[in-house]
Amino acid sequence: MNPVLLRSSLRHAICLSSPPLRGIVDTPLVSPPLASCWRSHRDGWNAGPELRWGTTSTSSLKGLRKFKVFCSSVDSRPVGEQRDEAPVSSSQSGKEEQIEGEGYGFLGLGIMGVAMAKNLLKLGVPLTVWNRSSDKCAPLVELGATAAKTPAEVVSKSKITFAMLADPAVALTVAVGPGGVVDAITPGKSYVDMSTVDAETSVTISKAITSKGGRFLEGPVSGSKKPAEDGQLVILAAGDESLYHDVAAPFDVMGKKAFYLGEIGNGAKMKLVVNMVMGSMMTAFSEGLSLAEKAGLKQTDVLDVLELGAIANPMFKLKGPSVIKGSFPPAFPLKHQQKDMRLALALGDEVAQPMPVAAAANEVFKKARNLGLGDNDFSAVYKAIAESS
Ligand SMILES: NC(=O)C1=CN([C@@H]2O[C@H](COP(=O)(O)OP(=O)(O)OC[C@H]3O[C@@H](n4cnc5c(N)ncnc54)[C@H](OP(=O)(O)O)[C@@H]3O)[C@@H](O)[C@H]2O)C=CC1
Ligand SMILES: O=CCCC(=O)O
Repeated sequence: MNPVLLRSSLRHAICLSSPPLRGIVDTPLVSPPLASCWRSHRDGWNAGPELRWGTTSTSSLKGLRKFKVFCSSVDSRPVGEQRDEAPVSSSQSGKEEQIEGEGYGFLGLGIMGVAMAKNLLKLGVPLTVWNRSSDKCAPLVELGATAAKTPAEVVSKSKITFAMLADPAVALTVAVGPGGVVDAITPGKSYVDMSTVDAETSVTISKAITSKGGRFLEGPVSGSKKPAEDGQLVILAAGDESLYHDVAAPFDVMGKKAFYLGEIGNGAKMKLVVNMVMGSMMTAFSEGLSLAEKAGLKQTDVLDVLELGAIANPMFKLKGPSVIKGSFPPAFPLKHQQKDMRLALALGDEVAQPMPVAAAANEVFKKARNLGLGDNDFSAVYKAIAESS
């Protein structure tokens, strides 16, 4: 049986089985429809008040994602009305040609975008991509995507277009500039911007998209290059709730968890809060490592001690050894971390929240940028601290 059909049948069997199906279902990692079914039930998306969950869990096991399914009720709506439907692909429809305007699109193939777009291809849905530097489209084209010349061309070929762009100015240009997303938006088309921007930018883009009858969702992410490659991002979505439901399958292949945070701007704000904490932590961590060295301690001992205490965390564990080695290959470019500190501080201004720690950390990131470290990993802020006289 065609694997797509098999997955689809399995999903429908689980979603629609009555009496409810109880047990454990193993499904390949690239089985988004089932994943979506699982998630829609986990989150209660399709649930009437009668939907109740027992335990749910996921874990990786020999390349399989294991879903424990304890449905005590099921979505009884016709499949076509469920919210996890992906656009129709030629392979799913049995037609040889891509149905114009029915695929996914992706704009911005930087460190994050290329990994996220590769994961989208796992859905078996046609994918059209665009990047300012067109050479970055090549790895995706090799995997079956089509390259477009403008963001508008991507949107015209796609039902839902995703974006992962550098900053607010770029996100705005790509959305509303000439040849941009809005030029090709018509009713029925949707745009999901996953870039880290401020709430105001998101609201502006949302208004431009919706004024042409399209739907808009913001979906900035927590997690860096490796989680993006592994489809383990945390997605902070806000905006059009029906679109949030419609992108269940893409979010499942790109992320490990999606939050729906309500009105447009809330995703951007959440992301800035999280990255403000992260930037302040990285600065404090760097000061600690530098202080230790200057005080005659071994930096590796500092890592070992931190790892066993109350402030142990994945970031210190991951970045610590490379900081000590003086190696800063970019996973999260320092220029983007400084942009996020700047945007978080602006949010603080707006709501009159004093942020002395973040403000001090931002000064250090600015210094690091002035030292030419902007394209290094954000952990290179260590150099700005260690080399201070
Ligand atoms: N890296 C990370 O760990 C994470 C990053 N983010 C956020 O995701 C977004 C992308 O980050 P990341 O992939 O790391 O960054 P990169 O710098 O690797 O990629 C930036 C992307 O924006 C494009 N771009 C830059 N300037 C322009 C422009 N003037 N016009 C059109 N396109 C432009 C780049 O195109 P080109 O290739 O032509 O330069 C590239 O596609 C940022 O908002 C970042 O804050 C969020 C979570 C984690
Ligand atoms: O915006 C970048 C976040 C990086 C991370 O969450 O590890």
